[in-house]
Amino acid sequence: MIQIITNASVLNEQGEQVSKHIVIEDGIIKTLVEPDAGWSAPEGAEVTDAAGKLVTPGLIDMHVHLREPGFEHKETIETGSRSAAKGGFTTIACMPNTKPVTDNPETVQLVLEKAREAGIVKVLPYAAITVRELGRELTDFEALKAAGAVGFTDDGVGVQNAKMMKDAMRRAKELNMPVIAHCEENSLVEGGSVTEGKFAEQHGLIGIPNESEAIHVGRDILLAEATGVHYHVCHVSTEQSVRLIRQAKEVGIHVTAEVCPHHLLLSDEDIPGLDANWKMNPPLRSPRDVEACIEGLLDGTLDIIVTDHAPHAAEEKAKGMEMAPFGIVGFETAFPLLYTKFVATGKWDLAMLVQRMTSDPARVFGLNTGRLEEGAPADLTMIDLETEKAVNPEEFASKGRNTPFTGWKLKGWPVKTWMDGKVVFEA
Ligand SMILES: NC(=O)N[C@@H](CC(=O)O)C(=O)O
Ligand SMILES: [Zn+2]
Ligand SMILES: [Zn+2]
Repeated sequence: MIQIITNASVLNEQGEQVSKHIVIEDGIIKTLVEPDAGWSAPEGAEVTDAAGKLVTPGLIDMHVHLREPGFEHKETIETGSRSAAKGGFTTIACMPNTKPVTDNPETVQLVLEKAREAGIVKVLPYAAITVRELGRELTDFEALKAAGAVGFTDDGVGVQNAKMMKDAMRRAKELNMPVIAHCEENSLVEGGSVTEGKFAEQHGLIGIPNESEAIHVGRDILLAEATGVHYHVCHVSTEQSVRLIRQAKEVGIHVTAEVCPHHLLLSDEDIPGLDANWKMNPPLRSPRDVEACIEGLLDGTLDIIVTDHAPHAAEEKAKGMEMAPFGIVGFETAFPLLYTKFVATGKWDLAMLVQRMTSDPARVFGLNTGRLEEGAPADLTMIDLETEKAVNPEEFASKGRNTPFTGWKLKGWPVKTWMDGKVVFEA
């Protein structure tokens, strides 16, 4: 079947917006045609007029929680996939902190099977580093890779033991697989629900210090140097972590890193009160940390943007700042937030934002997508850069409503998403 997206505004190699017709055949981008070349759509083609809209490669999110199996009241692979497609994502990598933990080949296969059944976005499962993410015993990396896992991580908790992490990196290196780390030193965070700092002091809460994250980043960088593994740092939130990653890259250690929209947009000074929709791990840090993360993203120290989409039920989030689980949803607000606050304000290039959500994750993880060119899979997102709309969690496709961005007036809403040429979302 032939599909054509006409008059799409696409970013060229110089990062300028140029108008193209995108011709798709059997799920692959066949050609990009100049609109003024006296060209007309072949008969029977399915045409989408994209005049006035940006079309980008489908967005890629390498850090998400789909909650299935085990926590289907928070999200399922289907609802999470739908939420992703609505946010413009076509490829997502899901974390293994499910029930059971994705520490066995059967669960990897189950996730892949459910994702295929849903048929909405490409779901790449991560597998756990340690059995049940308990940090005691390594999982069977070889079997997990054979089942389809794309990397190893104990996201949700840090691997506390350095020897365990080093052994994991050695094995991952042998299999040419990345190790993805949630960096958190437990002995420094006990009882904390927000960052150490002003907000914690004002409300008498135990604070989570910056070094609880950066100590693991520093340790793991040294272990990555020793083992030669591809080491990827999850949800960087502190100035210290950015500094350590920058230095590691300078000396040629294979380290990459991700940052979330909320850590680029919010500090602990923005938290309005004891509302657990502002509680996530790592916590919102100081304005100085936010600045360091932005700088890190701009100079490439932080390679990619991820959402860490972490849906929780309303009853769970209603337990208050200290008792509620960590995490906020992310798919359906990520692009509009970053576009509105950084691109529309003239601070960032549109091309940089799009790269950090498409071609950069594809490069870092070796994925065959994330590019809008002949021969690439037709994973595409059409975005309305003009219409302003307030964030309304009631409209989310996700089961999760846990966002701190309710009511924010944003532009840059995805309006249509294609995965392998199939329309998977349309506003
Ligand atoms: N980020 C979060 O606040 N929560 C995540 C776990 C994690 O990403 O560490 C979750 O699973 O809910
Ligand atoms: Zn984490
Ligand atoms: Zn996570």
